[in-house]
Amino acid sequence: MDPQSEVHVSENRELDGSSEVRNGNVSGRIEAFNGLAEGHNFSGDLKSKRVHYADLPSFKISELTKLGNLENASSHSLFSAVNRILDECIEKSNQDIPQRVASVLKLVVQEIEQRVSKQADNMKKQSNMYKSREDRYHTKIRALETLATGTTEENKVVMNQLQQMKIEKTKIEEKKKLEEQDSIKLRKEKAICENKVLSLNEELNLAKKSYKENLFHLEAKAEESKEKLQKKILELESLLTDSRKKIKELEDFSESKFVRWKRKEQEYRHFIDSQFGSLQELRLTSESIKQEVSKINNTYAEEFYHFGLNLQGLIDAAQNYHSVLEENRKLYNEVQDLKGNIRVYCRIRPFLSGQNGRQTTIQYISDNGELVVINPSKPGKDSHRLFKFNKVFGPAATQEDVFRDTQPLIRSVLDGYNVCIFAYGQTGSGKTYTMSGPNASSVADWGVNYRALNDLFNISQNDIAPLHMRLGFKWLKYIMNKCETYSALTVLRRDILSELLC
Ligand SMILES: Nc1ncnc2c1ncn2[C@@H]1O[C@H](COP(=O)(O)OP(=O)(O)OP(=O)(O)O)[C@@H](O)[C@H]1O
Repeated sequence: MDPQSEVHVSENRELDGSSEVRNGNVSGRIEAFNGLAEGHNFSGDLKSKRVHYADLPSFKISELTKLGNLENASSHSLFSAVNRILDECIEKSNQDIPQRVASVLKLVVQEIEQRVSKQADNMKKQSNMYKSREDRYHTKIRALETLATGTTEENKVVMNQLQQMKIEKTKIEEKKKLEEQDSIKLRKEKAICENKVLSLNEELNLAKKSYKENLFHLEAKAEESKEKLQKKILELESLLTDSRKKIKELEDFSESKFVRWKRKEQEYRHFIDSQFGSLQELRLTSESIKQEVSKINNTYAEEFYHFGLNLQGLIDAAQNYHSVLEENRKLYNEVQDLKGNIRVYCRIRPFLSGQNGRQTTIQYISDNGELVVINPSKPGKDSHRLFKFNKVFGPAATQEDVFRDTQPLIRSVLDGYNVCIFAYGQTGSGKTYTMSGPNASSVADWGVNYRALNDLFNISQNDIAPLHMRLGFKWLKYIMNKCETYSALTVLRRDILSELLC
């Protein structure tokens, strides 16, 4: 095999189906294209292959130089022609390349360039084609992959279905077993039922027999009763005729009664009408009475309202009164405190009936409680002595005067204070006279004790009549004993007094 045919074979393998493939031209094209594609210098290639292509005869070169033959020449022959021309120029040692050779070289180079460019275009097209084919193959591969995945999923689904089918099959088999057991049971029950049916049929036959016998007896009885009923019907018919006669009589009687009732009804109607008229009158009068009552009620309500207002005023006044009274009491006790809790009074007894000729030692009694006493037996200043009291009662002072001054202290018992009044003095100076009085039965002669208790009870009872007039003197005495009143001493204890006063 020559080198050209070898190149031809390899060309056919690489460019499958290419329209550019021609016998005898392929090797030169490919080499030229390869040289361009790999970026080698074209002139360098020519030098390296000069020996190889220097086998073209000179007459062939002249043929090639004719226009139109370059296109039909192979690349190999073109390269050898160029080499030949160059070798001839070197052999002739002629530095200047003739015009004819230069034009031939130019044409050869142009042709080679055109071929190379065509080759490049073809290669581009083929590479595009390959790319498109590659893309198609890729898409096909993907489709196949998806198909493969789809088939695996389907396989899984089918396997699952198969599993379920197997499970269902086992279930159905179990059911079948159960049904077979049931059918065996049912067969047994059927046999039992058939036995029962047979026994029931026997019973039914017996019952039929007894029923027939009973029916026969009943028919006989029915005939008997029929005869009896016919007899009874005859009796009832006779009774019916009798009753019809009676009804007629009753109808006559009721008609006469109806007439009488009608008359009475008319009379009652007249009576009811008259009663209704009087009822109407009564209603009218009751209406007027109601109106009057409502008027009276209204006036009563108004009066009651005013009364309530007045009462409220009175309640307010009473409350105010009590508050004022309370305030007064407080003030009163404060005044008593200011005056002093211990008070000393002096009372001068007048001469008794048997002491008329005697000389008094009292020289002066002032209103502010000063008392001057003379003692003529003592000389100088010692003959006059000044005494000071809360108050000095002269010989003319009455029981009432003495009590009036002690009364405020006594009244403070009612506000919770303990009070003690006592008389001090020599025998016969008048202590009993002042505290109790010469005669208890005489109100004017009452001493401080009686007067104090009487005053306290009067206040506590809040009554106009004095206590001794209501309770009597004996009762007053009893109270006085309870209150520890002595001839010259009165102890007014608030606990005892509060008990007694209640
Ligand atoms: N103010 C007076 N006015 C008139 N008579 C009085 C007065 N005070 C005392 N008498 C009379 O003086 C007398 C002596 O009085 P009284 O008995 O009261 O004294 P007394 O202090 O109680 O004596 P004694 O300590 O002995 O009991 C009595 O007869 C009494 O009536």
